[in-house]
Order: sequence, then structure tokens, then C-alpha cells
Amino acid sequence: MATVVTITVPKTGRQIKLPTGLFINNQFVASVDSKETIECINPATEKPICSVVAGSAKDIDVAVAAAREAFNTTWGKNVTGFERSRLLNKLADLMERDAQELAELEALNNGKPVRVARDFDVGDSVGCLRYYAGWADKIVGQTIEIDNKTKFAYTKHEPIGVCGQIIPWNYPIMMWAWKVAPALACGCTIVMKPSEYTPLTVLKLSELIVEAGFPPGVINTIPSLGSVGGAALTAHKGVDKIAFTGSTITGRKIMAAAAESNLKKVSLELGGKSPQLIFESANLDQAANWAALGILYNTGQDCTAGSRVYVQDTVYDKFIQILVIKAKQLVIGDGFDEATGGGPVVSKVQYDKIWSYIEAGKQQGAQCILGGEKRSGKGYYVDPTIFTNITPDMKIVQEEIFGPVLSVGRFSTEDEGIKLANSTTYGLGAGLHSNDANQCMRVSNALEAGTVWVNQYNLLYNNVPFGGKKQSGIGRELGSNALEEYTSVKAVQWNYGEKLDWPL
Ligand SMILES: NC(=O)C1=CN([C@@H]2O[C@H](COP(=O)(O)OP(=O)(O)OC[C@H]3O[C@@H](n4cnc5c(N)ncnc54)[C@H](O)[C@@H]3O)[C@@H](O)[C@H]2O)C=CC1
Ligand code: BAL
Repeated sequence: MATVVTITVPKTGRQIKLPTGLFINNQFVASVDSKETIECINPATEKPICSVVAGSAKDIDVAVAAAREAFNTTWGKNVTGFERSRLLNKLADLMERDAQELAELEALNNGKPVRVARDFDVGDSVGCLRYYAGWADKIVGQTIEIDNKTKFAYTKHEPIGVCGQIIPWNYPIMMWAWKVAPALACGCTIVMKPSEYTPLTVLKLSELIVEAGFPPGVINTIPSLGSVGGAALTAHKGVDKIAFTGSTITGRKIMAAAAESNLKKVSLELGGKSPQLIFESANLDQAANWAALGILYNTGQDCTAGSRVYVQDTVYDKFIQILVIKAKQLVIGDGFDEATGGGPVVSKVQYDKIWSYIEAGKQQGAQCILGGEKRSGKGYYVDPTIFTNITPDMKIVQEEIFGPVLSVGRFSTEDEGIKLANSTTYGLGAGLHSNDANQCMRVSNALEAGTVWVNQYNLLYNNVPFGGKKQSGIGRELGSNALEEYTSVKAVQWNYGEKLDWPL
């Protein structure tokens, strides 16, 4: 198959040349043993965009060997923090230069609006690369006095080695940046496996890696099915660490494969069923804005989607009225129109999954007060859908839907609200809206989540750590905490005088 295709973006007419091979040692290559391809579909039209090479387990071996060679020679402990910083900044500049093209490609492959992809996904990713470029020459250890006379120790935060990074389809560019930036800043090398649904922008970014000047083998990219390339990468004995974002079910498999192979370090950013509590003192108009953003941003395909909202009963009716108005205001449609706020969901699989939950909600007796009807025509569109009259045992209340489907319940006391919010196996995000500062402090302490948003929701910053509690994950991305995921602490204990009397 061709190793470069030209994609014409339907609405803008832009011609994008895209390499479709596996990216190993700074070159786009064919699979060593497979003729399999991945067909990429435009979710807005349901039409194919192009096909890319699907990597095999043997291709993962080749990529891991390339990453190991780079780690031992041009990268790892052989490259200065200043140089890592320079290259990361250069990569950020190139992404910024190509922001519109990357956003159009992301919109084609994922469905999200171009404006959102350009201003948030690419914009925040550029910021992420620059943030970790800033850290690359500031990774420092400690000096530890031992007896103040003849001995001391110092610690070195060494790059952990070859990292397998497996990312999902909901934020292809941003999840790429969250993973590669801290790994490169710490001196690790990478074998990246993008989602089989959205490999296109990650391949485009691979071109920028060459242009930025990264040595061959530092970052390798293998589009592949999860059960093939993902499984091979996780079970590989030459991989020192796996960083994963995706479903909890796949997270479990990854942890098991890591345990059974070489006990590689694992960080997991998994699913959620995140709650928002609306208290009677809250600014209801603002709380409704944040609740709408929480469930509708990225068409609900967000690990932190605020998919359960609980409202204090004294303001319940008023809040619902406002929320429905807000949800109706979001324009869902053509992602190439700058006014569009939400696009289709990513795939037929995801579309069918969301509709099966909407049907389950109706069957189990929840009341659908907005949406819940399919559109006619092409495209995997799901309109904002709100359920009330929910009970804790319903599937729509318990399980991650990953679509624009919100369950709204009510509570009377603060304790009851907290109990409802925490009644899930997940613990990724949570929100609370109240104008009582003491209440904000009490409730934020009580909510079981890696991130609690107070009087806001779903905003993430490159310098603030992000990750989950309970079954939402292990480890942290973003902030200085992410550096710990990619370094191994070595303690060097130094004796400059003590004599050992032997035998003991
Ligand atoms: N936390 C998050 O941000 C995400 C959560 N999800 C949740 O997962 C559900 C299913 O979506 P999927 O795309 O099927 O998620 P998934 O967890 O299977 O896919 C995520 C990544 O893992 C890879 N993968 C799949 N099986 C693997 C394996 N055995 N070993 C190693 N890697 C493997 C995939 O190829 C992809 O790159 C969604 O409906 C949503 O609820 C999906 C994507 C992102
Ligand atoms: N909300 C950003 C991370 C994610 O959905 O995976």
C-alpha cells in the first residue's frame, strides 16, 4: 500500500499529505510481516478517509529495539536536559505552526469541531510540550547527610527507560502530548500506540518529530489494534514502563500483562462516572453552565464527563429548567463550521453503545426530559440527552456511557449528596457548586476523586496533576507529579572515611 496519501479536507479544500506507514527510527516503513491495514472513517459522514498500516507484534519488537538503541546511545543518560528542552520547545513551535492543519485532520478522523481541536486540543498540547520543556533541565535529586562525618548519600532521578504509551481516540493529539512530553523531558524513549480509530494526527505529528531534530528511535509510532500491538507492547520484556489511557477493562488487562511479563511500571488513566453536586446556595445559572460543559464537552467522550448531577431538592425544579435551556443552546453538527460546539461521536461502535444506554435508561424507568431520539441522515450524532427520576441501581447511573447522556438526581442534606456522589467504583473527577465556603471545604474533602472542581468543572491545566482514585486509575499525569512516572530514583551512598571492622 502507499506510504503517503493525500487527503482533501472536504470543507476547506486543504490538501494534507499523510504518511501511512509505521514510524520507526524516524522513517515511515511497512510492517515486517503483515499486510493488515486500519481503515479510518470520518464519523460525520461515515465515509472512509484513508487506510494506514496496522502494526503486528513483530513490528512492536522492531520499534522496542529501536527505542532501546536510542536510549543507550543518543538519548537516555547521554543527552543533556538543555538539549531535551530545546527539542521539546522546537516540537511545540512546529505544532503551533501547523495548528490549523492538525485541527482539520483531527476533526476529520475524530469528529470534534475544528475550532475546539485547534484552540483547545492543539493549543493545550503545545502548552504541555512547553511546560515539560521547562522541566527537562530541572530534574534534580537530594543530598542526604548520613552521619555528618564520613558518609552521605545523593539521589539521581534517572530516566526509567523504554516507555510503551497507549492512547485512546477521544483526545488523540492531547493524549499524545500528555504522554510524550514528560517522558521526553525525563530522557525516556517511546513506542507509542495510538487508537486504531484515530491514528492520523499521531502519524502527522511523527513527521514533526523528524523536523524538530529528535534522533532516530527516540519516538516510534505503531498504529495497531489493541489486541495485537497494544497487547504485545504491554507484555514486552524490553519495555520498562507502560502509560495507558482508556477503559477500565483494558486497564486491568494491562496491569495483568505487566505483572506476568517483567513487572514493568504502569500508570493508568481510566474511566469515570463523575458526579457534580449543586447546593441551594449556588449561582444556579453558572452551575448549569458548568454542568452542561461537564457532560457535553467533546460530546461526552471524556474520562471526566460529569455524567451524574445531584441537585439539592429546594432548587431542583429551577435548576432543571435552566439546565435544559443551556443544553439546547449547544450547536452540535458540522465540525467545519466555527460556530459548532460539538460533533458526532467517534465511531459506530461508540454510537451503538450510547444508544443502548439510552434505551436501558428508558426501560429501567428513568424519565428522558431532553433528547433520546435518533437523528435521521448520516453521521454518528447523538443530541444532548438528560434523564431524571433516576435510582442508584440503574445502568445509566452506574456505568460509564462516554456520550452526551446525563443522569440528574436529587438530595436533601449535604451528607446525602456526598453519599450519592461517592456511590461508584470510580473516582476520577467530581464537582460541587455552593456559595458557602465552609461547605465547599467540607464537601471537597469528602468527595472521593482525583480532581475536585469547586464552582467550575472539567478545566485542566498542564501544571496541575491529573489522575484517578479507586478504579479510575493509578499514577498522575500533568504537573511535576508526572515526572515521577518516568523516572527511577537511584540512591548513591558514599563512604569517604568509615572503616568496617570485620567480622561483625
Ligand atoms: N479514560 C478515557 O479517557 C477513555 C475511556 N474509554 C472508555 O472505554 C470504552 C471503550 O472504548 P475503547 O476504545 O474500546 O477503549 P480501550 O480501552 O479498549 O482502548 C484504548 C486504547 O487501548 C488499546 N487497547 C485495547 N485493548 C488492548 C489490550 N488488550 N492491550 C493493550 N492495549 C489495548 C486500544 O487500541 C486503544 O489504543 C469507551 O466507551 C469508554 O467508556 C475509551 C477511551 C478513552
Ligand atoms: N479529559 C481529558 C482526559 C481524557 O478524557 O482522557
